[in-house]
Amino acid sequence: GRSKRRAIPSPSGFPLIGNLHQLSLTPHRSLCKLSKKHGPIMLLHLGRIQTVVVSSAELAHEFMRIHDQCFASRPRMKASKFLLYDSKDLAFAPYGEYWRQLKKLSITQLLSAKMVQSFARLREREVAQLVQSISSIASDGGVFSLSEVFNWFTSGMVCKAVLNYSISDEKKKLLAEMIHVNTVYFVKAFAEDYFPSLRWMDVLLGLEGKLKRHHKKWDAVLDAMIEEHISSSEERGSKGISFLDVLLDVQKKDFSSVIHLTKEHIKAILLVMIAAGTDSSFALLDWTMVELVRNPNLMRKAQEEIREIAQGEATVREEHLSKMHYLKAVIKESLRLHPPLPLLLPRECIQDCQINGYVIPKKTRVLINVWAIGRDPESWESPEEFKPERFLDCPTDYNGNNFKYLPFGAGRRMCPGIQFATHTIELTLANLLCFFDWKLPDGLKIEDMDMTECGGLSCYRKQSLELMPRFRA
Ligand code: HEM
Repeated sequence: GRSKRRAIPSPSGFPLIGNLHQLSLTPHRSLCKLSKKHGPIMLLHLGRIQTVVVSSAELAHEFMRIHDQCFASRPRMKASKFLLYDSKDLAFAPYGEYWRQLKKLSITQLLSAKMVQSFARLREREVAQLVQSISSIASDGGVFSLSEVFNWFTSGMVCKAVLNYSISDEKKKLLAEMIHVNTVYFVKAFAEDYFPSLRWMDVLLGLEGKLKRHHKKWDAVLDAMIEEHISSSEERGSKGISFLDVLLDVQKKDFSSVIHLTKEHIKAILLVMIAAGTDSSFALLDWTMVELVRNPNLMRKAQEEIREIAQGEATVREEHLSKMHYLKAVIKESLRLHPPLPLLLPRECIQDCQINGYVIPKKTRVLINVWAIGRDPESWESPEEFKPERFLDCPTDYNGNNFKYLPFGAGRRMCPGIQFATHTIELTLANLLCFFDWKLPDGLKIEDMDMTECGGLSCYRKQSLELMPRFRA
């Protein structure tokens, strides 16, 4: 039948810059507030870019299930042009054959359940090392920044899986730092992104120069990584083929393979795999420990479960995890309140599309506010409270089928790293909670913990988490 067309509600903005000024450093919060007033679908005029913001489970279902194919592309942004070799990576590549083949390759060679299973011993070794280094801090009675440790630990873990050997601690720290800078560039408003004729402003303000210098730094690190990999391949022999080996192999066989990879492709793919694997996992580990420190009863409950299951063991191993239902509920609750990518990654509409009578024109940018959806009182009881119990005996999962809970997104562009991430995070937290008791430094109280978030594509807590571990034999 003929459905009536409606105009999408839109907060009134200033002319020219439109609604750009209404975004803050924590856009998920300002957009959530705007949606309370204008409704679960809003149209913002960000310069020349029409952006639709979705803030309800029902509409997320329309965009990412019913009409998923229409919204399976990504916008071309200045940051992806400069940092990702013009979007040659998996996360920012436009929807199409290259993206499809690269995704298939990444899943079969790195991220599938089977591959993730094959990294079990590697994960256990990395986590055991982490426990050991925290033990030596604990025996000195010291305070340390767990956030800092989480940051390089996660970059080390993903590099180990991608390269099949460990990188030095300095390199882990350097990568973690550079990844953090990336996420800021991806939300920083470059004038050119919004007004193509205003590139001179980026140049004048020095933003473009900074972006270029950051790219040069990455480029050198990636070149060195590939160089080192090739030169050490002989001594590594054929045992333990890594994801990077597979990429280099595809590069060599360009005629027979379905995708054609140049060195730039490989660098873009590496960069994003390492960054995606580091950044959100770090944020999730950090937020989860923060919530547990703020809720000592829940921390104790999680520790009791873990310690009972791993009783008498020198480390918690992968096979123990399936029984740790409370720990899993804690992680799920942490993902609900603090989704590491609160607006997912931006989507772009591939062709004109009609949803609930609203016409969404081709090229419209779409942001799904999963942060707001996870705190929607329509879907969640006392949504602001950290209550892992809500996930016990409850089928709600993060597999992209429950649209009130989407920390990994849904549909074609959903995160392909879920297995990788959840195995790493569960094993790490299980070990840290099993072997240590965690206290705030003397004189600090829970009320002193500052929950302010800091901006970027991904959302961290601004304050670093400083704790005093006590080894528990
Ligand atoms: C707690 C950890 C993680 C969270 C919360 C997370 C979340 C997300 C989200 C929300 C997206 C965007 C989905 C969308 O647009 O609908 C995404 C994309 C992606 N993630 Fe993750 N992720 C995590 C860990 C990982 C890990 C460990 C890897 C790889 C080692 C990874 C690789 C990717 C890639 C490659 C994409 C782009 C997919 C595409 O555009 O086709 N992620 N992730």
